[in-house]
Amino acid sequence: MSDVLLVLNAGSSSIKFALYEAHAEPTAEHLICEGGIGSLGHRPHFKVVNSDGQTRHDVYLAEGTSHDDAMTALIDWVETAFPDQHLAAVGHRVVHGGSLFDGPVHVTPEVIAQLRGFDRLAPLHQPHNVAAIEVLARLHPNLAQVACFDTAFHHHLPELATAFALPRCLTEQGVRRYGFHGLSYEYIAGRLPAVAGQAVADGRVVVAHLGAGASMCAMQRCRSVATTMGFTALDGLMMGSRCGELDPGVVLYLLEEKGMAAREIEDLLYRRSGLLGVSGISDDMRTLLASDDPRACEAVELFVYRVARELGSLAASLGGLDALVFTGGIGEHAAEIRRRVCEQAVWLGVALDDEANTRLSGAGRITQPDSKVSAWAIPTDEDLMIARHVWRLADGGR
Ligand SMILES: Nc1ncnc2c1ncn2[C@@H]1O[C@H](COP(=O)(O)OP(=O)(O)O)[C@@H](O)[C@H]1O
Ligand SMILES: CC(=O)OP(=O)(O)O
Ligand SMILES: [Mg+2]
Repeated sequence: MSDVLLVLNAGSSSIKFALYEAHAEPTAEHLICEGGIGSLGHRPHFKVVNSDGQTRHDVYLAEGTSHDDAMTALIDWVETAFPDQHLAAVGHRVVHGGSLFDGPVHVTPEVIAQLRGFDRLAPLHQPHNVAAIEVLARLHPNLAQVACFDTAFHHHLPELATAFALPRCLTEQGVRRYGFHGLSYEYIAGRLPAVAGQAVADGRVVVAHLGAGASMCAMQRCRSVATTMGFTALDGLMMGSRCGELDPGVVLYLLEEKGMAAREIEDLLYRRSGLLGVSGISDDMRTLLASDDPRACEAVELFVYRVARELGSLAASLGGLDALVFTGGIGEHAAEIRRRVCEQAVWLGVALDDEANTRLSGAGRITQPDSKVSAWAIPTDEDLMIARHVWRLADGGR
């Protein structure tokens, strides 16, 4: 019987997963299948595809299926579909680890209690990440669980890059910048030498993770030195439905002058702003790029403007720029967004190769050979990063 590892990324309306062989440190070739249960709360759709893209399982679960029952269905499916394999461990994506965790940890009741303390700091993610851990602990108490954090890659940020200009006592209580999407940045840092060469990996690089959530990270020798997300995953870039950077005076105005409650403001800033709020059409970049509605065009323009401005800020934090990397659903697939960001970065020395950018699929360079600053697109793989962490933690413990 051989071991397999399950990677879980549990959200409010979906549980995404990937299953890896675990006889060696996982690589992309060790992926067995991936998928998830989507539309939880409506008519849950359980779909699994093999690593070659072939559909392996495609069923609808009963309307009203709870998160607990969905998790049971997922684990039961893994055990039934792979009777000769032993589920050795589960690795979870956990968005917020505060300053408590600088790397992955085995889940214990104490860790669960600590993670619950961050629920309000990542309301779209944390409660669902932790609920999945709790359900598995209840249903399969002997199954090893590992928590892997979005914040860990930024754990050693220079203190200056984490500080808000607030009274010291608040900083000491942990009100500071943490940064997120760290599993994605860590994966990209690991790919940089192979894709862009060792000289780039050793240099000053800004990585733009542009997905449903979006952030950017300035790296020096593949370590995070500055990032756009902050105390929560609300700061920085404009996102699908999140506002990104905002004058805190707006929040006070909404509280005092508009009489909004804290939870209403939370809903506004996390779920009704960003591309969705500005366009009034969709939180999905594909939909907006395909639309000729002026509100869709304005939303896209603001998205690009915010990325370009943060790029300048992060380049300043690095004292210059050697390379720019795009990743995440938008960064990997939207050549138009990459083109527009690069056009606004000409002043930094980015000379786009329009044809290479349009043609690119997968990982590669999108700037001209003599561009002072090179730009790249590299598909991210947070699941693989988690599988590796779980394997390393287990292997180290052997
Ligand atoms: N071909 C494409 N062109 C433009 N945008 C795309 C394309 N494919 C995916 N996207 C965008 O990527 C975003 C989702 O990114 P993704 O990284 O998959 O999100 P998540 O954070 O949920 O993992 C959506 O806005 C989607 O429209
Ligand atoms: C931290 C975060 O914003 O994650 P996602 O992009 O998956 O929403
Ligand atoms: Mg993502």
